[in-house]
Amino acid sequence: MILIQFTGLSGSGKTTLAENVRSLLVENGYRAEVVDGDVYRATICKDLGFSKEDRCENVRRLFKVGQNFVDSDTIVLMSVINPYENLRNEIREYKFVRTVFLDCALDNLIQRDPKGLYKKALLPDHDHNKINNFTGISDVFETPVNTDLVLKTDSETVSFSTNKLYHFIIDNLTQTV
Ligand SMILES: Nc1ncnc2c1ncn2[C@@H]1O[C@H](COP(=O)(O)OS(=O)(=O)O)[C@@H](OP(=O)(O)O)[C@H]1O
Ligand SMILES: Nc1ncnc2c1ncn2[C@@H]1O[C@H](COP(=O)(O)OP(=O)(O)O)[C@@H](O)[C@H]1O
Repeated sequence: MILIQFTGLSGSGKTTLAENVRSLLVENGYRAEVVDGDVYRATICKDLGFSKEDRCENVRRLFKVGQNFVDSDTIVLMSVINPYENLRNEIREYKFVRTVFLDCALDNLIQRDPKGLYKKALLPDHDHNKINNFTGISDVFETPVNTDLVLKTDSETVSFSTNKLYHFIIDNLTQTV
Protein backbone atom coordinates (compact mmCIF):
# COMPACT_ATOMS: atom_id res chain seq x y z
CA MET A 1 0.00 0.00 0.00
CA ILE A 2 0.97 3.61 -0.28
CA LEU A 3 0.49 6.87 1.59
CA ILE A 4 1.03 10.10 -0.31
CA GLN A 5 2.15 12.95 1.91
CA PHE A 6 1.38 16.15 0.07
CA THR A 7 3.25 19.32 0.76
CA GLY A 8 2.07 22.60 -0.71
CA LEU A 9 0.77 26.04 0.11
CA SER A 10 -2.88 26.90 0.61
CA GLY A 11 -4.57 26.88 -2.80
CA SER A 12 -1.84 24.82 -4.46
CA GLY A 13 -4.37 22.09 -5.32
CA LYS A 14 -4.14 19.55 -2.49
CA THR A 15 -7.88 19.04 -1.99
CA THR A 16 -8.66 19.14 -5.73
CA LEU A 17 -6.04 16.55 -6.64
CA ALA A 18 -6.62 14.34 -3.60
CA GLU A 19 -10.37 14.11 -4.34
CA ASN A 20 -9.88 13.62 -8.10
CA VAL A 21 -7.31 10.90 -7.61
CA ARG A 22 -9.36 9.19 -4.90
CA SER A 23 -12.33 9.03 -7.30
CA LEU A 24 -10.17 7.61 -10.10
CA LEU A 25 -8.67 5.01 -7.77
CA VAL A 26 -12.09 3.93 -6.48
CA GLU A 27 -13.46 3.73 -10.05
CA ASN A 28 -10.59 1.38 -10.83
CA GLY A 29 -11.30 -0.93 -7.91
CA TYR A 30 -8.83 0.38 -5.29
CA ARG A 31 -9.64 1.38 -1.73
CA ALA A 32 -8.60 5.00 -1.21
CA GLU A 33 -9.11 7.69 1.43
CA VAL A 34 -8.30 11.38 1.69
CA VAL A 35 -6.97 12.57 5.05
CA ASP A 36 -7.45 16.34 4.73
CA GLY A 37 -6.00 18.86 7.19
CA ASP A 38 -8.94 21.21 6.72
CA VAL A 39 -11.39 18.43 7.66
CA TYR A 40 -9.50 16.96 10.65
CA ARG A 41 -8.78 20.43 12.06
CA ALA A 42 -12.54 20.55 12.77
CA THR A 43 -12.47 17.23 14.68
CA ILE A 44 -9.47 15.38 16.16
CA CYS A 45 -7.17 18.38 15.65
CA LYS A 46 -9.64 20.98 16.87
CA ASP A 47 -7.33 21.90 19.77
CA LEU A 48 -4.49 22.84 17.42
CA GLY A 49 -3.55 26.19 15.91
CA PHE A 50 -0.81 27.22 13.50
CA SER A 51 2.33 27.50 15.65
CA LYS A 52 5.23 25.28 14.58
CA GLU A 53 4.50 22.92 17.46
CA ASP A 54 0.79 22.65 16.62
CA ARG A 55 1.38 22.20 12.89
CA CYS A 56 3.82 19.35 13.62
CA GLU A 57 1.37 17.73 16.03
CA ASN A 58 -1.38 18.11 13.42
CA VAL A 59 0.67 16.40 10.70
CA ARG A 60 1.72 13.63 13.14
CA ARG A 61 -1.91 12.92 14.13
CA LEU A 62 -3.02 12.83 10.51
CA PHE A 63 -0.16 10.52 9.65
CA LYS A 64 -1.36 8.14 12.41
CA VAL A 65 -4.86 8.20 10.90
CA GLY A 66 -3.30 7.51 7.51
CA GLN A 67 -1.19 4.64 8.87
CA ASN A 68 -4.37 2.95 10.14
CA PHE A 69 -5.90 3.14 6.67
CA VAL A 70 -2.70 1.76 5.12
CA ASP A 71 -2.88 -1.17 7.56
CA SER A 72 -6.30 -1.97 6.12
CA ASP A 73 -5.03 -1.99 2.52
CA THR A 74 -6.21 1.49 1.66
CA ILE A 75 -4.33 4.04 -0.42
CA VAL A 76 -4.04 7.32 1.49
CA LEU A 77 -3.81 10.87 0.20
CA MET A 78 -2.67 13.00 3.15
CA SER A 79 -3.68 16.49 2.12
CA VAL A 80 -1.85 18.96 4.38
CA ILE A 81 0.39 22.00 3.94
CA ASN A 82 3.11 20.09 5.80
CA PRO A 83 5.58 22.99 5.81
CA TYR A 84 8.67 21.55 7.54
CA GLU A 85 11.36 19.54 5.78
CA ASN A 86 12.50 17.68 8.95
CA LEU A 87 9.04 16.33 9.67
CA ARG A 88 8.46 15.43 6.01
CA ASN A 89 11.77 13.55 6.05
CA GLU A 90 10.84 11.77 9.27
CA ILE A 91 7.58 10.58 7.67
CA ARG A 92 9.17 9.61 4.37
CA GLU A 93 11.42 7.12 6.16
CA TYR A 94 8.44 4.75 6.14
CA LYS A 95 8.68 2.49 3.10
CA PHE A 96 5.03 3.00 2.16
CA VAL A 97 5.30 6.82 2.02
CA ARG A 98 5.85 8.98 -1.05
CA THR A 99 6.26 12.78 -0.89
CA VAL A 100 4.48 14.89 -3.50
CA PHE A 101 5.15 18.62 -3.74
CA LEU A 102 2.40 20.75 -5.28
CA ASP A 103 4.52 23.60 -6.55
CA CYS A 104 2.66 26.82 -7.36
CA ALA A 105 4.14 30.33 -7.47
CA LEU A 106 2.91 32.66 -4.75
CA ASP A 107 1.77 35.29 -7.32
CA ASN A 108 -0.51 32.67 -8.80
CA LEU A 109 -1.88 31.63 -5.44
CA ILE A 110 -2.67 35.22 -4.53
CA GLN A 111 -4.58 35.58 -7.82
CA ARG A 112 -6.26 32.19 -7.47
CA ASP A 113 -7.22 32.63 -3.79
CA PRO A 114 -10.19 30.19 -3.90
CA LYS A 115 -11.06 30.74 -0.23
CA GLY A 116 -10.13 34.44 0.03
CA LEU A 117 -7.46 33.58 2.62
CA TYR A 118 -4.52 35.37 0.94
CA LYS A 119 -6.59 38.54 0.79
CA LYS A 120 -7.08 38.29 4.56
CA ALA A 121 -3.43 37.40 5.20
CA LEU A 122 -2.33 40.50 3.25
CA LEU A 123 -4.55 42.95 5.16
CA PRO A 124 -2.77 45.66 7.19
CA ASP A 125 -1.71 44.68 10.73
CA HIS A 126 -4.40 46.74 12.45
CA ASP A 127 -7.27 45.10 10.51
CA HIS A 128 -9.15 42.72 12.78
CA ASN A 129 -9.96 40.39 9.83
CA LYS A 130 -6.27 39.80 9.13
CA ILE A 131 -5.08 36.17 9.31
CA ASN A 132 -1.72 36.04 11.06
CA ASN A 133 0.97 33.38 10.64
CA PHE A 134 -0.34 32.52 7.21
CA THR A 135 1.90 30.04 5.42
CA GLY A 136 3.85 31.59 2.56
CA ILE A 137 2.94 35.16 3.61
CA SER A 138 3.76 35.54 7.30
CA ASP A 139 4.80 32.02 8.23
CA VAL A 140 7.43 29.64 6.93
CA PHE A 141 7.07 27.11 4.14
CA GLU A 142 10.35 25.25 3.74
CA THR A 143 10.83 24.52 0.04
CA PRO A 144 10.85 20.73 -0.25
CA VAL A 145 14.25 19.23 -1.03
CA ASN A 146 13.49 15.51 -0.84
CA THR A 147 10.51 14.75 -3.01
CA ASP A 148 9.30 11.80 -5.08
CA LEU A 149 7.10 13.81 -7.44
CA VAL A 150 6.64 17.51 -8.15
CA LEU A 151 3.43 18.76 -9.75
CA LYS A 152 3.67 22.28 -11.16
CA THR A 153 0.10 23.24 -10.48
CA ASP A 154 0.56 26.79 -11.79
CA SER A 155 1.28 25.56 -15.32
CA GLU A 156 -0.37 22.12 -15.51
CA THR A 157 -4.12 21.67 -15.98
CA VAL A 158 -6.09 19.93 -13.23
CA SER A 159 -6.61 16.88 -15.45
CA PHE A 160 -2.89 16.69 -16.34
CA SER A 161 -1.82 16.82 -12.66
CA THR A 162 -4.56 14.34 -11.70
CA ASN A 163 -3.41 11.81 -14.30
CA LYS A 164 0.24 12.28 -13.43
CA LEU A 165 -0.44 11.63 -9.75
CA TYR A 166 -2.77 8.70 -10.46
CA HIS A 167 -0.14 6.96 -12.62
CA PHE A 168 2.62 7.74 -10.12
CA ILE A 169 0.58 5.94 -7.42
CA ILE A 170 -0.14 2.92 -9.60
CA ASP A 171 3.53 2.67 -10.64
CA ASN A 172 4.68 2.85 -7.00
CA LEU A 173 2.12 0.45 -5.50
CA THR A 174 4.20 -2.69 -5.98
CA GLN A 175 7.35 -1.11 -4.48
CA THR A 176 5.57 -0.13 -1.27
CA VAL A 177 3.94 -3.45 -0.24
N1 LIG B 1 -2.36 30.70 9.42
C1 LIG B 1 -2.71 29.76 8.53
N2 LIG B 1 -1.76 29.22 7.71
C2 LIG B 1 -2.13 28.27 6.83
N3 LIG B 1 -3.39 27.78 6.67
C3 LIG B 1 -4.36 28.29 7.48
C4 LIG B 1 -4.06 29.30 8.43
N4 LIG B 1 -5.21 29.61 9.08
C5 LIG B 1 -6.17 28.84 8.57
N5 LIG B 1 -5.67 28.04 7.60
C6 LIG B 1 -6.46 26.98 6.93
O1 LIG B 1 -5.93 25.75 7.41
C7 LIG B 1 -5.60 24.89 6.33
C8 LIG B 1 -4.18 24.30 6.52
O2 LIG B 1 -4.23 23.32 7.49
P1 LIG B 1 -3.15 22.14 7.48
O3 LIG B 1 -3.60 21.20 8.53
O4 LIG B 1 -3.02 21.59 6.10
O5 LIG B 1 -1.81 22.93 7.87
S1 LIG B 1 -0.43 22.37 8.46
O6 LIG B 1 0.04 21.22 7.63
O7 LIG B 1 -0.67 21.93 9.85
O8 LIG B 1 0.51 23.51 8.41
C9 LIG B 1 -5.61 25.72 5.07
O9 LIG B 1 -6.24 24.88 4.12
P2 LIG B 1 -5.76 24.77 2.59
O10 LIG B 1 -6.19 26.08 1.98
O11 LIG B 1 -6.56 23.61 2.09
O12 LIG B 1 -4.29 24.54 2.56
C10 LIG B 1 -6.41 26.96 5.43
O13 LIG B 1 -7.74 26.80 4.98
N1 LIG C 1 -2.90 21.63 -11.90
C1 LIG C 1 -3.77 21.95 -10.91
N2 LIG C 1 -3.91 21.10 -9.86
C2 LIG C 1 -4.76 21.40 -8.83
N3 LIG C 1 -5.52 22.52 -8.77
C3 LIG C 1 -5.42 23.40 -9.79
C4 LIG C 1 -4.54 23.15 -10.90
N4 LIG C 1 -4.67 24.18 -11.76
C5 LIG C 1 -5.58 25.04 -11.23
N5 LIG C 1 -6.04 24.57 -10.05
C6 LIG C 1 -7.06 25.26 -9.20
O1 LIG C 1 -6.44 25.68 -7.98
C7 LIG C 1 -7.37 25.62 -6.90
C8 LIG C 1 -6.79 24.74 -5.80
O2 LIG C 1 -7.63 24.77 -4.66
P1 LIG C 1 -7.60 23.63 -3.56
O3 LIG C 1 -7.62 22.29 -4.18
O4 LIG C 1 -8.69 23.96 -2.58
O5 LIG C 1 -6.15 23.87 -2.91
P2 LIG C 1 -5.61 23.49 -1.45
O6 LIG C 1 -6.40 22.28 -0.99
O7 LIG C 1 -4.16 23.20 -1.66
O8 LIG C 1 -5.86 24.69 -0.60
C9 LIG C 1 -8.68 25.06 -7.46
O9 LIG C 1 -9.53 26.14 -7.77
C10 LIG C 1 -8.22 24.36 -8.76
O10 LIG C 1 -9.23 24.30 -9.76
